[in-house]
Amino acid sequence: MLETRDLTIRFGGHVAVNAVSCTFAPGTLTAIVGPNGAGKTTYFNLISGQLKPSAGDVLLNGHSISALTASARTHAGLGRAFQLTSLFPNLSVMENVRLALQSRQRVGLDMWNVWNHHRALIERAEQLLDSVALLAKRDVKAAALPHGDQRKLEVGLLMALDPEVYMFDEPTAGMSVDEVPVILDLIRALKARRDKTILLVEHKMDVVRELADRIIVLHNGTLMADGDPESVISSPVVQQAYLGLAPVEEAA
Ligand SMILES: Nc1ncnc2c1ncn2[C@@H]1O[C@H](COP(=O)(O)OP(=O)(O)OP(=O)(O)O)[C@@H](O)[C@H]1O
Repeated sequence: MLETRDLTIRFGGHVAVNAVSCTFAPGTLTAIVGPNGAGKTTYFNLISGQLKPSAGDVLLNGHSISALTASARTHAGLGRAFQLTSLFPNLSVMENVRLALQSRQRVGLDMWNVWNHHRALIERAEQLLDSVALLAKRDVKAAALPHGDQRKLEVGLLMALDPEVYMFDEPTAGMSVDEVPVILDLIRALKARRDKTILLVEHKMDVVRELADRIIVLHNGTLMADGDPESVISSPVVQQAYLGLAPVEEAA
């Protein structure tokens, strides 16, 4: 269970995320939507530890993780797909996935174990690469991949880490039409496992409508709506503020 309590960050006089309190339960996919500049990515950065809040708290399974660094939060079970540039651009696609798999497993020194483990690792890495349609590019340097493939690799690495909480920030942004289904299928399969907490920032409403169990709407940094997809999408305040049908008063 992931929770934010009154999570707030100010940049100078601007409140980018304003006292957002929310819980995210295992087995659910929550889409976070809102207009450009609403605070979605900043909210993600506060949860994953890239930013320190001005006030409020982030809790994982009832314990505050606010004092932890971003990498300590990853170890605690928070997983976020990052831009590949921060990973291992000079290693091959396969090596990147193997490293991600190894980082969550310990290998003993017994040679038989090492060999068995190695073989299992390669098989698992191949499965993962197959699931993100990158098996044919296993030996390509990560940095040499086209943008869409890099995004797929990011998702593959996240799957390799297999965290408790999956955070996707516009996972299909910049992908070609034929690449999008690969990522959506993966998220769909992840959701079908019903044991992971999934957070998805996504602008494409058709994707949100199909995948989300729940939608929260941020507007000017404030939590403006929270509920099941149909009721949130059809609520007048969302129709006005998010879908831009008419001017809206400042969210309370
Ligand atoms: N490091 C920063 N310093 C100053 N202002 C920032 C910083 N990061 C974000 N902001 C501001 O906070 C607000 C929220 O930005 P954020 O990127 O979180 O919005 P978003 O909902 O993710 O938008 P988009 O859909 O366009 O990605 C914006 O007004 C942005 O300019």
